[in-house]
Amino acid sequence: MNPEEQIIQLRKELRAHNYNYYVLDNATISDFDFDIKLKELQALEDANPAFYDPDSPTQRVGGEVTKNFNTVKHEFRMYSLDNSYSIEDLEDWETRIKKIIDGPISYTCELKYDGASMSLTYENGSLIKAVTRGDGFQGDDVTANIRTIKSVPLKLQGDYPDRFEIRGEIVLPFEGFNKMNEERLAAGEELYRNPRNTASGSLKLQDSAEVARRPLECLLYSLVGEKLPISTQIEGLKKAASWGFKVPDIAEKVDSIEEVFRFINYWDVHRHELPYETDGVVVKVNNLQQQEELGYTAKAPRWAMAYKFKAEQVSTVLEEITYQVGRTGAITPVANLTPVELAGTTVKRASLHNADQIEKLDIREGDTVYVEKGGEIIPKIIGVDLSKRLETSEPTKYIEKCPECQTPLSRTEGDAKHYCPNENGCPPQIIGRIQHYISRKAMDIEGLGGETVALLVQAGLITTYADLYEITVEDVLPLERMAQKSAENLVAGVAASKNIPFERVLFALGIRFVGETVAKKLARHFKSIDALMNASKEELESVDEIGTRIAESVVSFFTVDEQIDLFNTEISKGADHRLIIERLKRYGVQLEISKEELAGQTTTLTGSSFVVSGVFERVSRTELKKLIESNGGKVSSSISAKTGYLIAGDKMGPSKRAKAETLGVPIVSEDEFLKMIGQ
Ligand SMILES: NC(=O)c1ccc[n+]([C@@H]2O[C@H](COP(=O)([O-])OP(=O)(O)OC[C@H]3O[C@@H](n4cnc5c(N)ncnc54)[C@H](O)[C@@H]3O)[C@@H](O)[C@H]2O)c1
Ligand SMILES: [Zn+2]
Repeated sequence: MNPEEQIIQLRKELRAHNYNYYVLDNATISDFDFDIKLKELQALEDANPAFYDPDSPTQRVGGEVTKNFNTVKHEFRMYSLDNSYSIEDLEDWETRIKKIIDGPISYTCELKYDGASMSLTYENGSLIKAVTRGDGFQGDDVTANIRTIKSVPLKLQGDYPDRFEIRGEIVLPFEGFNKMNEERLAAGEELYRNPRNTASGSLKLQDSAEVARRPLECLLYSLVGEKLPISTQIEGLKKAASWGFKVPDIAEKVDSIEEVFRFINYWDVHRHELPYETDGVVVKVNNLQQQEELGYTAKAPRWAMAYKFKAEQVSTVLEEITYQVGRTGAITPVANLTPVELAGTTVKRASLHNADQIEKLDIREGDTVYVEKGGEIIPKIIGVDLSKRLETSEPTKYIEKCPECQTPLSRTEGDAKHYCPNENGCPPQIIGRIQHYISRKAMDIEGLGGETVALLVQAGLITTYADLYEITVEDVLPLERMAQKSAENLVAGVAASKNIPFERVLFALGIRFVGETVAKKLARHFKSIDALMNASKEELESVDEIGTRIAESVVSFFTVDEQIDLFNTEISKGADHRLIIERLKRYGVQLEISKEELAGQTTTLTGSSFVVSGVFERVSRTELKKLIESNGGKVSSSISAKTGYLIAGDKMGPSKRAKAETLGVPIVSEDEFLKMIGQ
């Protein structure tokens, strides 16, 4: 290929990657490889200036504007950052800027938060606009979505300028990300890949109520505007914090590039202790005057440089692809790898997600593959080392039959996954459903574990969770490793589950898309299983925050015939869930909200939000939170200007108190709170 062809080819390739990454939120190569290709293109373009093109990926910020939101032009352009991967790159950068700037240079070192860039505009202390970076010149107006993020102040405090923009990153902390995935796992849905994708995808949701449910955060890092009352970057960060923005206090001002290296080395190790994902360090010239002198290249400031931490990545052999059947019948292909050390753990398996993913990367058994562990919990395969592909290699043929019960698999349009439709005859589905039923967050049955459930099913003692209530000590004694005492515990544990409140029973039933939170909502609204079973799709949809997908799933769960149609097959007759419910009722399982709970439900606290902190005497923290919710209040985890009250217990952190005081949030004691709700 001649240079021109090479340039054209690389541009095409990089455009496709940009599209996958920014628009589809589904990258197919690692950031590292992407950056190498980009640098390669840059070098070719530099050497062949005749082929300059203002639309080249080297000249443009990669994001795009979508059609789903209003397009807004940025008053001040939103740039990207230049990347560096080594100390030498940073030294080169210093040399370059020292040629332009006379006199000493100080830097700020900040972490590079891995999320979605955002520009917020404030006028007279109020948030008026939130726009994504888009292509840097214009972005999507996502104000309604951003307003739901608790760490975005809607009203500022202190000596803020009349009008300014502030830029930051919308991130999804690991804790929230993992929780979302637990719920998806419980609801039998495909897991989110990593916090960055999920954060950026969340901003593009049409329903801001759904965005509100996601535990997003906004971390701010720079002020933009005319005549701002600051002269350095670090001052800007401090000011922004004082106006009420969430600015991580990790940023440091340093006076030499050596100190920058110290900062980098420290955080390369300690970043794993942070609550959110970071992918590097951003070094900025601290003095704004000097920044102005340095100016910008086609897509990034000259006064800043990102140092990217090495993504932890290794190559190993994919020995075999196996297929797992989940409790909803969803098939997950799994890569079984030659064990390899990665980011401090031994990796033996990686998820391959679905058939499309295997096809896209052309992953085959026997291939040498690259495995990466980023923010996600499950390591992923990011590519194949084609130079090591065996001559005997053949493309992967995705299975057509369930590996557990040989039923032909089905796949509904628009769903990436294959399913085994044999709901009532496929062992892992039967076992999985019962394991979900007894799990800690569902019926929390003590004395009964997942393995025992499998044994009980295999022994033919149970086929549905309702059968649990009929097993006796004598039934289970013959099982492997089952002593008298454990048999008694098992039966007692099952009996005790009859006291588990309705909302958790509803979650335990395993209705697709009905996770913990949704179950709670439905239980509160319908108050009994009978009301829920008889609700129409429209009635369900009218419930706050219940969408079509959930409504349809609930209706079909309780409709016997439709289940047959759902998978277009004769094999599944669909368990008669109504029959199972009748049995559960007979055994005494809670299928409506208890009288006490109904009685305790008031609207006294409707419209107020509470933060609970410290240790309490009369009631536990969990009980306190329950009391708040059953009286119509909301519980939130961090204090903002919107917080109604801070309930302070013993040993509350001084920073929480200080924050409440500066924001003017009333602080109440446990007793005072209990008085509020008349106890
Ligand atoms: N794998 C792929 O297919 C693919 C495709 C396109 C892009 N990418 C990756 O994305 C990168 C380009 O993405 P980008 O343009 O969003 O740039 P970037 O992620 O490399 O860095 C720029 C962004 O960093 C963010 N940022 C975080 N913390 C910051 C701080 N403290 N100060 C200033 N900014 C901060 C800002 O949002 C800024 O826009 C590439 O280098 C590549 O690694 C990968
Ligand atoms: Zn099956």
